[in-house]
Amino acid sequence: MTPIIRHVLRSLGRTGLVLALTISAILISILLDTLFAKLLGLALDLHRDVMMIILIAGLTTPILSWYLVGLLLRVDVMEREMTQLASIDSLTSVYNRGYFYKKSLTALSSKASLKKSGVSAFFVLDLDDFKQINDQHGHLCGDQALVVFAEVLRSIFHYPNVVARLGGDEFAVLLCNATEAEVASFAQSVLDRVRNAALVTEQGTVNFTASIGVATFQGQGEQVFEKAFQTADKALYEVKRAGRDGYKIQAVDQ
Ligand SMILES: Nc1nc2c(ncn2[C@@H]2O[C@H](COP(=O)(O)OP(=O)(O)OP(=O)(O)O)[C@@H](O)[C@H]2O)c(=O)[nH]1
Repeated sequence: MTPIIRHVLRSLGRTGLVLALTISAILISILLDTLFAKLLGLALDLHRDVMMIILIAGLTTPILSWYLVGLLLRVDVMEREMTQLASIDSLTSVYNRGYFYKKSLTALSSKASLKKSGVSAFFVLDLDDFKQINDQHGHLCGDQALVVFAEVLRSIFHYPNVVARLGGDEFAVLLCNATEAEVASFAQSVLDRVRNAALVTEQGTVNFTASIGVATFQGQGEQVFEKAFQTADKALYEVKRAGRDGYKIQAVDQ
């Protein structure tokens, strides 16, 4: 479905669109009737013709368009569901890896992002000893930890920042137009919120922590983005090596 049709459909709704189509059909019919009468040199009985047109177009258009608009609405819902399935991680409801790249590249090249003077920051976030949570408390508890982690990220990073699950217990965030101090404060907030988020299990509560690697950079494009990913990954590795439950911010060597 084209974006224009989708926009009209969503803004007018079924009743509005049927009404608009019926009025348009009546007006167009009157216009054509007048035009043909003039072209063919026929005497125009406007009153009778208009009554006829209102009767025919006014009856047939709503019935036909009600059905057609209904079909279009169903297609619109299906398209929305398909887009969601293709872009959202089903467990945590944040973006999936593929959509994250696409969305991030768009966010970086947006006018608002290019105009401002701050830096962009690529966060790679990973739960600590997640395998142990799975092994000791079961995979359902592990899943719960992933959902809670995603909720923490979503509550800290709002639109237009992009939050995604890259796979397993690894998540990523693209933060646009932030100061260095804000980047550090966001990272610290994530660590604090995760540390305080206890999972409730039959054996009691389970606490967990996360490690974060952050790459700060300026500019846009796939190459810059790829470099930022590598830098953040390296920083994450260093945090893990240093004992976990921390963050490291590294500027991308540009
Ligand atoms: N419950 C659950 N576990 C998953 C899922 N996807 C991957 N895993 C598990 O996540 C674990 C990932 O562990 P790793 O990241 O390699 O290691 P870790 O134990 O977190 O250790 P560090 O990252 O070094 O702190 C593996 O045991 C996977 O089986 C999932 O969707 N649900």
